[in-house]
Amino acid sequence: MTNVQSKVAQAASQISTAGSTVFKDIILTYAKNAKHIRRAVLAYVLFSLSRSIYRTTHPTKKKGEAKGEEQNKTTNLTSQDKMPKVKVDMVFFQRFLRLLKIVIPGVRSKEFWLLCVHSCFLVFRTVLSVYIASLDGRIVSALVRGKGRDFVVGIIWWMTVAIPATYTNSMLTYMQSKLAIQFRTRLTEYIHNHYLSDMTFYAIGNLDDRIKNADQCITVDTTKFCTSLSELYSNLAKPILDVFIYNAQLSRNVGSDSLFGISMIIQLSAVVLRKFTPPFGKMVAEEQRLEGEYRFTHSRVIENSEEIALYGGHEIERDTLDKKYFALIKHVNRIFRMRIPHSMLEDFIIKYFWGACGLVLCAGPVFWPKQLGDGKFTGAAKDFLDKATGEGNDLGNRTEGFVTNRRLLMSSSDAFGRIMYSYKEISELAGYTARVSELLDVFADVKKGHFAKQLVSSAGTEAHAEVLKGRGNIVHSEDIEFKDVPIVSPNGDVLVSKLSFHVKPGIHLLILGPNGCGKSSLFRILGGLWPVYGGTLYRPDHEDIFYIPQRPYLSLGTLRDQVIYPHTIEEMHARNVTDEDLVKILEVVQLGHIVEREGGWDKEREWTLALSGGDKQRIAMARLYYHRPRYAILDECTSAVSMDVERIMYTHATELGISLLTVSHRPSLWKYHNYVLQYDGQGGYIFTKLDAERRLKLQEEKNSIEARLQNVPKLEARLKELQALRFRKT
Ligand SMILES: Nc1ncnc2c1ncn2[C@@H]1O[C@H](COP(=O)(O)OP(=O)(O)OP(=O)(O)O)[C@@H](O)[C@H]1O
Repeated sequence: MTNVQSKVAQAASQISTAGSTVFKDIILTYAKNAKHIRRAVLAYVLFSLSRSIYRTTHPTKKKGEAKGEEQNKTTNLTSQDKMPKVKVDMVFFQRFLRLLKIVIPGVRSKEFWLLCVHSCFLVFRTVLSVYIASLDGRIVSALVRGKGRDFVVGIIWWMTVAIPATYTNSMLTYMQSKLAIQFRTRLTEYIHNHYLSDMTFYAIGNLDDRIKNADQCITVDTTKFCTSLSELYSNLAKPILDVFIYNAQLSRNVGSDSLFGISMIIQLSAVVLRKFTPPFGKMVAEEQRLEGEYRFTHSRVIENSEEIALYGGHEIERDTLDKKYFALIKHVNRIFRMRIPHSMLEDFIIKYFWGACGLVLCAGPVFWPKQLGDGKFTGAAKDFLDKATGEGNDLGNRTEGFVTNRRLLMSSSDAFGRIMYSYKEISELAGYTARVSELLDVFADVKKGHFAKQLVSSAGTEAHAEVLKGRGNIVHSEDIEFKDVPIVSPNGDVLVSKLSFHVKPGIHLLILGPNGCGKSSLFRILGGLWPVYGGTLYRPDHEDIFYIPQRPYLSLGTLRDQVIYPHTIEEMHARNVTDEDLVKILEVVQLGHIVEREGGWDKEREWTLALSGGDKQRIAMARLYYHRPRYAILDECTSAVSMDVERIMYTHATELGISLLTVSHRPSLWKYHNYVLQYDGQGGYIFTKLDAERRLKLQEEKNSIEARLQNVPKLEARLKELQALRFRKT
């Protein structure tokens, strides 16, 4: 066995990790045969490189860390405040693969072909680089030799090569951006499909605590993930390819011993870098979370600008914004500060230390040909040695050899450098991967009805815990019926343990009770927003129930869109409804003039700001008349209109045959209903027929007695005064 053979065999025998045995076998097999020694060295270099990158990005656990992780698993993941585990480990690879399948759905997909074209450009650029290295050598050699013709030919070639080289570089940048946008489109489509189905968008914000700013995740984190992924591909694929090609070239030029030396140096540097690498992945995920919170605070100010302005709350809002902003900036500054020493170390090792090593490597055969045993060099290595030492050649040859190999060495060390730098990008990608994957996990969970939310204290009682464990049935029916259905808030608060009532066409139900007793919650359960924890809920299709809240929702779009929401104009035409019909509907709610006032049906505006509170409620009622559902849920939806308009709104709705389920504290509405569901606020309720007239009379009598009773203490006090006066001496 030669010296090099035994060195490689010795190094390979030290490979002991379970997953590396395949590598070990390959290297040992090659090392046994002197003919394949170069392959053995290359295999070892590759193995060392991949192991270095893996170790750098996957630091070994410190004492006690593993125990801490185990404990984390047992605690409930209830909030994003607890940072998700972000490391480049198996979890990352699993998550990454899942996202990769979404952004590259198959070999027939556009993304796959873009990736192939991109890879072709990468290979082409590396081939060009090798060619340019040798051309460089030839030009300098011609210059040193004083051969003008060779020099001119060299320059012409140089300029010719520049055309495909610059085109390749531009195309690489273009392909990278194109890939990023293509990945983003795929991922966004996937997320939108899941987010806007099965009311996931509602459940994420209201029933589950894990994702605080879904908008930030969907808009910013997905973009960053896709950009980072496409950049990483370019930044990793090219240097890996370069390492293959340059090393093959170098091993021929400088011999296997020297290459073995390089691998040792890389190993050592990787160990040092690993020791001083901060957890960038975790930091990036935290930065995104803080960014999301800051953005969300700004959206709140915009959303509630009127209320804040009227309260004069700008100072306190500014304080909140400042707090969120400085929390973010403090974190970002910390990352910047940590990057200074780390980048210094990285630059020192990768650019300067490796550069110096490369030059020493180049100089080896020149200064110590005998010690390095030039006898064993053959073929290209011998050529290089001859050129380098000048044996049998002139200065021109020596210069050509040096320039070519120096360029190759520089490119090779640059490629190694970029691979080493990319671990930082990988750990940043891990941060984005964690954020996007968590969003998808929560989507999947809430679709299955699994929610993670901080529960209120009352959920601790045994009876309540029992209620929370159960799940009820939902049965399709023409009528609405609750049979022993508990009313439970997302916090786990059981507001009513078993609610039963029945509404069919012709019944108009009034729902009464103190604040917070669960009146609106009933509709959330009926609408499928909150889970049914027990009993049986009979309900018709979604289209048969129409909901009008106190603050009606106005969409982005035309005036027409506001009246027909959530229908489109095509659906409106399919129903044979014209703009004239819509005007008639608006006239019922005394809003016919609005079409002209706002500039026609097709006018687009920010309707939330353009319309008054009463206008909005009237538009919402017009919407109800357009849709003509079987049932309408009216949740304090006439609080901003006059009694006259309210009367018209209610009578028209009943004339259209719509059954009304109303929540209102206004006694003026009682007369439009024939049943009442009254909560007592203590978990009890009654469901009975409503004789509105009698109830109103009783209410009036009660009010007058209460008014008279208010005077009783005053009268009693006066009586006492009078009695005292009677016994006083005059
Ligand atoms: N999205 C939510 N997440 C957690 N708890 C909620 C949510 N929505 C409502 N709750 C809680 O559920 C309870 C019942 O709320 P609900 O809106 O049904 O009250 P209400 O009877 O309609 O009151 P009001 O007359 O004031 O409108 C309240 O304690 C409220 O805090």
